Amino acid sequence: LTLKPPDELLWDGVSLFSRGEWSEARDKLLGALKSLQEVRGVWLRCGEECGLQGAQLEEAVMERADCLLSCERLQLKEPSLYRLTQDTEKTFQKGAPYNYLQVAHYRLEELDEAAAAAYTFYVRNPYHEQIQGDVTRYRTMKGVPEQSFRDLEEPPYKALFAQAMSLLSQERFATAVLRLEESLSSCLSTIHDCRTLCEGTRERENETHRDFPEVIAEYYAQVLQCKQRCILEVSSSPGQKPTQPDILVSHLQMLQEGYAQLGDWESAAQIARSLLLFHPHNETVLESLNGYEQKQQSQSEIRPRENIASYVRQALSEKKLLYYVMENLDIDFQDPDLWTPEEIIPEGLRERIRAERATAEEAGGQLPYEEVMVTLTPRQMNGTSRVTLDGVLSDEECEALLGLVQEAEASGEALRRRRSPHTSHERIQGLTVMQALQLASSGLVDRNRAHFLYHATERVRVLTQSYFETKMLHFSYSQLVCRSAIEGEQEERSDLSHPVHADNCILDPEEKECWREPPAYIHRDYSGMLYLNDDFLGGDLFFTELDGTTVTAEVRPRCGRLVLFSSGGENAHGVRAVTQDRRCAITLWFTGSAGHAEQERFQARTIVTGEVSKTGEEAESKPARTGREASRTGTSRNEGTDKPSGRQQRRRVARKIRDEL
Ligand SMILES: O=C(O)CCC(=O)C(=O)O
Ligand SMILES: [Fe+3]
Repeated sequence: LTLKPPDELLWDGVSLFSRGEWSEARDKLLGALKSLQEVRGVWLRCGEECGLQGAQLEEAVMERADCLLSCERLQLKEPSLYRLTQDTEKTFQKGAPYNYLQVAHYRLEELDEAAAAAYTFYVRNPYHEQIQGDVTRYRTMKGVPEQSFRDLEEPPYKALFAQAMSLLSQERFATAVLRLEESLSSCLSTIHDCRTLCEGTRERENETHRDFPEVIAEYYAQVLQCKQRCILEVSSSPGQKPTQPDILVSHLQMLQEGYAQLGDWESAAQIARSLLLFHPHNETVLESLNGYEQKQQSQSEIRPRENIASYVRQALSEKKLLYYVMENLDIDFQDPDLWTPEEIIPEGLRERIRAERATAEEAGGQLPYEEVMVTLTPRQMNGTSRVTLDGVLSDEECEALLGLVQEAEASGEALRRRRSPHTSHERIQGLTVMQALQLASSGLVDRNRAHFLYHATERVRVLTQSYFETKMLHFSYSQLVCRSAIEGEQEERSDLSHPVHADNCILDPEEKECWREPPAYIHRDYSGMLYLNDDFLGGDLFFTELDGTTVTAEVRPRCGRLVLFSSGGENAHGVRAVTQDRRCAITLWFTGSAGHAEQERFQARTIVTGEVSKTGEEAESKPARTGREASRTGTSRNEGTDKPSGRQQRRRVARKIRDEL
């Protein structure tokens, strides 16, 4: 290999970048990515050559290490130079080089490459503010076509799978099946590579002070965990919770459907049998299989695909071992699969794991803020795309925003109380982020409070995006709104503070339809209501069916509570009359369409965050450690503490692992 090590190239690139030497920086950064790819190739080839099979004894493990070393030496001369620290590896994994690259390309007026690099970084860092701004800017630039927004590190099966899905929907079954087979084998080979890379010797540094069986036990536990996680790596979009934890199962389901449509009963039966390896009791599959077997000609018994069967066998034996380790050592194992049969989980752990799975399923997308919790799930709210979160604002933050309302009101201009357009019994007043910022710049309201209003709305955008696992969302409109009861005009009130409506279509209760046409704001995709207080009477938010009267859910506002929902007719809603005091909330609407992004938001952004960062400095800001990352390094649940019999226990477990491998 003639290339320099990836980390060296990366740091050279970064330092050239900081001096504004764009074209040299670009070349080094591209070199770093290329170098990494080639080094990975070497690791893979050597991993294959020095397979772990038969490594049941300490000697064999040593032998393998020797084999790896001499194999790598042959191709890299000094393999240790090419080894990456965990930090550097993470830097590459998070796509950091692409953030520098996109700026360099941009400066060199290579817009297509710039947008692609920016998008690649964005996909891995969807909560990174600077890149969101940059991607949005590229999107609104003339001369950057949609195709420029591609993920440069996307594994090949993703595109194949997408093509196959679209072919299926066009009922072009023969081509769809071909594409699916390609996609499946490409997917399996990505998994295979990922697993091979898990076996490298790289994780073993700094472990030499431990005695040998311990090292082996923990080393294997780590390797196995790493291998188990490969399914997640191929199933998920980087930077996001996997939306499809069973990519293999999805492939098989589609294939079964495709073969059945083609009347290829034998293949359909074979796929059905393969599916049953994951879900042995699935009634639908069992029924279909029955049908296929009756129709097909050949007399021989139909067996599942060997490559799938061997994947499942392997996965199961690894899981068994990992659960055993989890029970006996303080090593946590987070099983990525939902199909794992309970039988292989040690009884002592079942209850806990069942509970964990249930919460994981209910909680929806991963939320990027630790304080925020789902308090009403979509199911509890009797809907699909609606959810209630608490803890989005602290009490002090609500106070600050209510204080802002007070100040703005006192300043005269902006926050005049008008009669509500919805009811004659209430007044309504509204303040946009931009208005708040302008008042702050004239010294009429507290600057920090005005800036905080911006950040609070940004928080909601991020939450909406991650809860619904959507692509990037843009602000369509947002405003802090207070509704107050007019004193002395509340007797015998029977109307609502806000009549039942939907946010992106015109509700037609008679027809039980919602017409998505102007003057409705048809481009709005998600709505968010972030509440600031609860010291008022009435004012609950409620959801109804399309008839506008059957109430399906009701939510009491309070500080820091956020109700998120998709903006269509599936979420018709209204607000009960506010009969005493004042109810304040930030109302927000988001759109997935960059073209409908609110221009005012860009201005506000510039005021609050300064110009869009052009230096990529934030590229390395560390994201919060997620559960998944924590488990990635195999961190033990209580590091440092050893059970009294810890050492012996470890030895025993080590022996067991060795014997079973
Ligand atoms: O304030 C609320 O709870 C809901 C307001 C609303 O639905 C709207 O403004 O469209
Ligand atoms: Fe609404």
